[in-house]
Amino acid sequence: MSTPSSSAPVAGPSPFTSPLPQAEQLQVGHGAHFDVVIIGSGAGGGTLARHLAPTGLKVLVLERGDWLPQEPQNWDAEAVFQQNRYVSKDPWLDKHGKTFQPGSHYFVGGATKMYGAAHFRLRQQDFEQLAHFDGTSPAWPLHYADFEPWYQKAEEMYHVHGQRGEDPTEPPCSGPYPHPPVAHEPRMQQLVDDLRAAGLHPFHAPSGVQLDEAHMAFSRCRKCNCCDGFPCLVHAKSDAEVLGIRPALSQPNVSLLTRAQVKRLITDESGRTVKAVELERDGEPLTVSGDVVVVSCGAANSARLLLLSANDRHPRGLANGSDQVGRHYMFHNSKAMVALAHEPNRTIFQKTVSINDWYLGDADFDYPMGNIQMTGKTNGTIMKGYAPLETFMMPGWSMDKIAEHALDFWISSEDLPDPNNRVTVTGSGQIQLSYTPNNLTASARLVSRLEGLLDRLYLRNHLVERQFYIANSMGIAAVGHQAGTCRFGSDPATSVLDLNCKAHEVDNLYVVDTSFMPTIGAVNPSLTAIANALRVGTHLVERLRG
Ligand SMILES: Cc1cc2nc3c(=O)[nH]c(=O)nc-3n(C[C@H](O)[C@H](O)[C@H](O)COP(=O)(O)OP(=O)(O)OC[C@H]3O[C@@H](n4cnc5c(N)ncnc54)[C@H](O)[C@@H]3O)c2cc1C
Repeated sequence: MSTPSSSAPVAGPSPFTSPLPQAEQLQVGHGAHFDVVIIGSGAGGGTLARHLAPTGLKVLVLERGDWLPQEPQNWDAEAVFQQNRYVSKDPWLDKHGKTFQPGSHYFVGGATKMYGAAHFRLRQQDFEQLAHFDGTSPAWPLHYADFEPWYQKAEEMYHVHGQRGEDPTEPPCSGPYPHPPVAHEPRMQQLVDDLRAAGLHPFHAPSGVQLDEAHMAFSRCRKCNCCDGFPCLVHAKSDAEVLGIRPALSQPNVSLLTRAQVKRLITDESGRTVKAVELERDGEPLTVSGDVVVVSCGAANSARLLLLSANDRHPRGLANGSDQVGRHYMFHNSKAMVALAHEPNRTIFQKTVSINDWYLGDADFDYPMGNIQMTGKTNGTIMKGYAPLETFMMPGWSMDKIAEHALDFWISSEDLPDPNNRVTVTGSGQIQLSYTPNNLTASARLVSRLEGLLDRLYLRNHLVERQFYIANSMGIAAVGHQAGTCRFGSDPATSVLDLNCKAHEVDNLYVVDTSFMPTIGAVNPSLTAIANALRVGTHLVERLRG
């Protein structure tokens, strides 16, 4: 009688595994060939995998990280924000050659495992040339109307909750949000009322959560305070693992290899076709190939992979004859700001309010300023994690007290694409990020607009003894919104990708993540990456299925 051995293939379904016991399914052999090889399983790659899954195309997803464990620490602020339990060790260098650890998350689902799931469309104007106070945001090669149908599908796939018609900068939409807006808790409703009384147009922030407030007893999302910046322990956040990779793997034609870091793409002699994908799985080398190869490693890592894949035909890096790969890195001018009120803020799910009244400017400053939205509710532990040096001397209870009275704002302005803000790689393959902030006037003006409101927001109906603001600019280690290193365009001299996100110089190589964005606007980038993945995915099906 044979007995199970440790080298046996993955066990069959058990009554205790949640759907997809076969998700760990794969035995990919050396030299295996697929219709499409997708490298990276985040917003771009995970969405693309799901889009291709029903077509029957043979798809392999390669992900350098593992499944993010569902464990109590998912919702432990100390583990997440102070011990950085889910930050993946991969130090980068800054422009001075100084090492820093970016907030990277290498897991199935990529950065979306940690994201706040705020799902904004770029504004219509973001696709056109926009004059900023400190420079120009160039036009995209396509218009908002080209992306609109894909945004609508992206909102459906990621279960976005929202309310059309409230945001004065809202672009035209072909349908309603698929789900009703997440209801404001009382303090947020009061904030909305106060903002309206001040003449503004606050709106329900669009949010990707699997929430049914009409039937809370059966809702997967519990509206807890561990959404923004935490992995979701109960898989109720609309991330690319839960809504991209897992559904994709329910199709037998889709395979996933975790702990599989792609090291290099090899072309044929002409340099026009990627003929092999070289990777390491648990330190062991493996080579696979695909009719089409899609790089979806996130903006910095996609640039890294192309640069590391230099060869005789592509001496500056794959698809980099134009020297554009890695350039125009953007990540937003973002500030987390905390305003303290006299009365405690009892909100649990705080991320329901956003303001775009200054997105494109106002009568006193006729230039774009950006977006304001609420973040997840902070507590003392989180605040210490965000600013460990500044809060080193402060006891935990004092930070808890501050946080109890805090309203937490996220202020985003556009950083402009600058060719000198770029990703390069060192001889050992390490990322070097050279970044100099720009367009800071817009950010300062937006902060001043919020500051100018605070009296009306907090003092009107009650006595306030004091107000504090703890503001800190996001340093370059805050890479969450990274974008723009392989911009798409119609001119091969100024772009890496064509309008289908295929490399101009390689016939079967695509880049599908936030890299393709020529500008970043001032709203969170993932819905745009998701919409684009659906757009490019449809092109790929046409290409491969005829
Ligand atoms: C804390 C936090 C909060 C955020 N909040 C929001 C928000 O509320 N709204 C929003 O729109 N955006 C938010 N973002 C940003 C959002 O998560 C990203 O814009 C989005 O995930 C980018 O998608 P991507 O496909 O470009 O990259 P990713 O999602 O990062 O996916 C890239 C994947 O490629 C893998 N990979 C990298 N290199 C290799 C390699 N060589 N071989 C194999 N695999 C590789 C990585 O492990 C990763 O899984 C947030 C990000 C963070 C970190």
